[in-house]
Amino acid sequence: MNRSAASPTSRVPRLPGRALIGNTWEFKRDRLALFSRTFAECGDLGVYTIAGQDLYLANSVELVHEILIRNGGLFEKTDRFRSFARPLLGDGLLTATNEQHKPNRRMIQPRFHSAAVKTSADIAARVTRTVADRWSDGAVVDVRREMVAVTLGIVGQNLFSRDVLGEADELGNALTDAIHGFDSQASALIPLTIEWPTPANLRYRRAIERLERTFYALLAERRAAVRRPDDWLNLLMESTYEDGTPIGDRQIRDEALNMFMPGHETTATALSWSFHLLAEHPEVYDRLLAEVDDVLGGRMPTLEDLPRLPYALQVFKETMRLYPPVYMFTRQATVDVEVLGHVLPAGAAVVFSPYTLHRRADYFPDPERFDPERFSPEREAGLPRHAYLPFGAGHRVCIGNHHALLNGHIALVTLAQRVRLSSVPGASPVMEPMVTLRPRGSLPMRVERRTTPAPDSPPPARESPAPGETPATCPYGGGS
Ligand code: HEM
Repeated sequence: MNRSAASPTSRVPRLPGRALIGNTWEFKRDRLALFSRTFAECGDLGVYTIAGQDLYLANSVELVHEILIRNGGLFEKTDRFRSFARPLLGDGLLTATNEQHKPNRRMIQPRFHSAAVKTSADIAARVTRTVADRWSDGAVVDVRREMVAVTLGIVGQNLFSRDVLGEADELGNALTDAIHGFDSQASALIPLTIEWPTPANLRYRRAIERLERTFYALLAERRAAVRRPDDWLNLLMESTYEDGTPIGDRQIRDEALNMFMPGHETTATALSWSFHLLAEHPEVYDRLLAEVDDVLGGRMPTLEDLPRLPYALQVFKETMRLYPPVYMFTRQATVDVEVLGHVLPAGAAVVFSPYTLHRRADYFPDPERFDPERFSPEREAGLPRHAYLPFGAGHRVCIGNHHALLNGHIALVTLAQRVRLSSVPGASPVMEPMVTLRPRGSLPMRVERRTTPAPDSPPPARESPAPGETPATCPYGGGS
């Protein structure tokens, strides 16, 4: 326990619930409303109960600091999260215990952050253009599905240098099946672990087996290749621990899937909501289009253009404030921990909800209003530290945060340059908080093609920087 025996502690306020089931039904019906009610009725730290388990909702910048940063080592990912995620994600960064996590993050992070950012920007622009060029003027497209195609295409190229969307791509097909299994496990209120022989579990197990066969075959192919592509898989294959031990095949598999899984669904969700919000706020949309036309004309965006497209990034960030793709994440106390005058008992599950935190009026005045000006450089600098939490915080902060901003920024401007999307009457999207905060079902939007941009030269072949040449740096900062 990290407190002195004499320190005063007070009881954590409890949200009223129903006899026996507590707040289970409310969570199932509308978990976002449950979080908001917990904050409204209990304050910064409140307890609700799901299926007999107490969950502590921590909803202040002070609690983010205390739990995720100052006492981060005393909290692990929850048993529940690890039990449904480990069959697919193994002991990769997302699922690892703190002890496993430390050497692995140290090994991967420095190489990952300096990974060819320029090439990533070119990939993002090229993949987005390919998807948008399939849309004809006047057509209605499912923006949610199309954004998944964009981000799957981007992560497939960054990680494996492959078109995982190609119908014949065995790896892409195996990944897609495994993702479905993962989604249904993650969304179950009371999950049955993968050992239970339910039809869904059997399908999930078969999908994982197929994925592993395909993945290890790809790894063997890579090892045998004379010249390997300079992608994230290669970066993982060349990783070594601080004592010089090379990374093992199983760890490569785990870390690659840990980049693939969160690497596309989240960004696709943020992009989908961005276009919904833009369509609902024509004045913001007009300003974005003016910026894009002014800076790019008909040219494809490059990494160097991004600092001159600040408003687009503000739109993307403000979208993730209102619709944070990871709307909740959890931790479990390993010992009794005192935080700000309360004791979180060993085993307690703590919930952080960026959705609820981002709606605190004292951090973001008039919080329901979509206002990209909140992220102008001056106003962003004035935000309380950790009030904006789309990527988490502390030693388990998202390792892909800069890539996510880069991909989102590039995809947004590439699409804005080519099309204007408008809402379809009667098709108002509803939030569906599953693994991510996605729009329920489809997100139909009408396409109006804009100018025909000048033909672009083909993107450069993937290559490492020449000896002595510094790789282009990420415009969103140097480290997490
Ligand atoms: C808009 C896009 C994204 C959002 C909102 C997002 C959000 C998050 C959040 C909130 C966490 C922390 C979870 C926790 O503390 O329990 C996380 C972790 C992680 N994310 Fe992302 N993510 C995004 C994109 C990406 C991308 C593109 C990658 C690809 C590399 C990625 C890879 C990871 C990994 C590996 C972790 C675990 C990090 C660790 O524990 O060391 N994410 N992400």
